[in-house]
Formats: sequence, C-alpha cells, structure tokens
Amino acid sequence: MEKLIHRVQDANTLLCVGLDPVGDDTQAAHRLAEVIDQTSGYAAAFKPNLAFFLSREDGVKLLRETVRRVPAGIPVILDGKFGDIANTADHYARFAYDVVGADGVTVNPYMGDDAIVPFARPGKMVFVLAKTSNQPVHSLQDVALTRGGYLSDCAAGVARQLDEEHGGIGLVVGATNAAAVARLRSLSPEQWFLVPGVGAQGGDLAATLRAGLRPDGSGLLINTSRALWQAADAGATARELVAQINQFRPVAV
Ligand SMILES: O=C(O)c1cc(=O)[nH]c(=O)n1[C@@H]1O[C@H](COP(=O)(O)O)[C@@H](O)[C@H]1O
Repeated sequence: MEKLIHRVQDANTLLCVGLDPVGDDTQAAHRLAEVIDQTSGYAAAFKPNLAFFLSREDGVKLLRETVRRVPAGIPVILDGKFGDIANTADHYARFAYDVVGADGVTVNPYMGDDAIVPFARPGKMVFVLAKTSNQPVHSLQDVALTRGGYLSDCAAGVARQLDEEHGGIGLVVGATNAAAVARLRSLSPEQWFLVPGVGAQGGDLAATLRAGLRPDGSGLLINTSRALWQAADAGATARELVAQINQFRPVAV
C-alpha cells in the first residue's frame, strides 16, 4: 500500500475517482482524458471498472491508454472483481498488472484464499469484496452465522489473515450501510477499505466517514464514478468532495 499511502499524504485526499466510461468509443476516450486531467490533483487513486472497457471492441487498448494517462504516483485499481481457481487467477493477475499496468485489483472471495493469493504481489493492492453497496441488507453477505456475526465477516477474516501473510490486502465495503462499515472497521481496525456507493447510489458520506475512518483519519478510499463522469466540472466536483471528506479528518500537523 506504500504508493497509496504516499499519495494520500502528499495530496491530502481519500478520493478514489471511478472511471466507468459510457458513450461511443470516441466520446468515451475524450471524456476519460478530461476526467483524469481535471481530477488528478484531487485523486488518491483511480478505479477503472473493467466491464465498461470490455464492452467495447478495443476495450483493452482503451484501458491501457487510460492507465497510461494517469500521472505517475497515483495508483490505479482495476475493478474486475476477479475470483477463480489459482491457476486461472494467476492469468487474471498477469492481465491486471502486466498487460494493463494496474497497481491493484478488486477480488471476489467466494472461491476462497487461493483465488486471492495470486493477486498478492509485492507492491500491489488487493481489495476483497466484503460488504458490497448494491444490497444495503444483502441476501448472501448478511447471512447470520451460528457462531455469531455475518458471512461478510468471514470475507473480512480471510482478508485480514492474507494481509498478515502477504501485505497489501484491503476490503471493499459499500457506503450504503454505515452500521456494516462500523462493524467491519471494528473487526479490521488497520486495513484499507475501498468504499463505493457515494453519489449515484445515495450512500451517506458523513455516516460512512464517521463509521470507517481510522483514528489517524485515514484508511478509507471513497470512490465515486457517475457523479464525476456526469459532472459539468469534474475538477470542481472532486475538489468539493475532498473538502467534504477532509472535514472529518484530523488536521495534519
Ligand atoms: O468493487 C467496487 O468498486 C464496487 C463494489 C461495490 O460494492 N459497489 C460498487 O458500486 N462497486 C463499483 O463502484 C462503482 C460505483 O459507481 P457509481 O455508483 O457510479 O459511483 C462501480 O464501478 C461499481 O461496479
């Protein structure tokens, strides 16, 4: 996580700029460049979502160009929600890191540890889906366990264990259920959380920050995608979001 930590400190931001390009290929390429250029002063990270690139004929080319446009020093998380047996996962990892040039990925933990480990390369970040934003009360992740807690807590437990073994492992925790953010923060006090769901999905930014920030005022990457893509002035919107987020963080001395 060193690249992320340096960037967060240098630019004083926890904003993750999601890149989910819509429109035809020419419009998408133009808007991607615009959003990256306008928001890069405020971005702790960029997160292109793989689906929005793979749905295009030359999607991988556009994705590689997008990653190359991001200024050096700002990490790129490829949101592919990968998750397959180890030898297949190894090929996804090669794609994300060697072909695309990403610094991190999102991973679906349903197939277990060996689906995650191939992504845990030195210097790379792996965000494991724990409690996603789509169902604030989730039919699978919120299944209560007989020993106490919920299925999403198991994902957090696997991620915590792998972080101890390999380093660089965080969680994905949606901003649409602040109580779940608080519960997972108490279970994983140190790990980085990638937090989507603010903006178009209506997540409560203030409640999420209160629930999830570590005592050092860090440890959360607040993602927003459509709210920036659709903004008349993406730079101004990003600046405003960073200011809102930083109100909840202790002032650096
Ligand atoms: O892993 C993700 O990034 C993710 C996890 C999650 O729980 N919910 C979620 O919305 N996402 C992604 O975060 C982005 C949210 O986009 P907006 O709702 O437009 O801000 C999309 O790329 C989603 O695929």
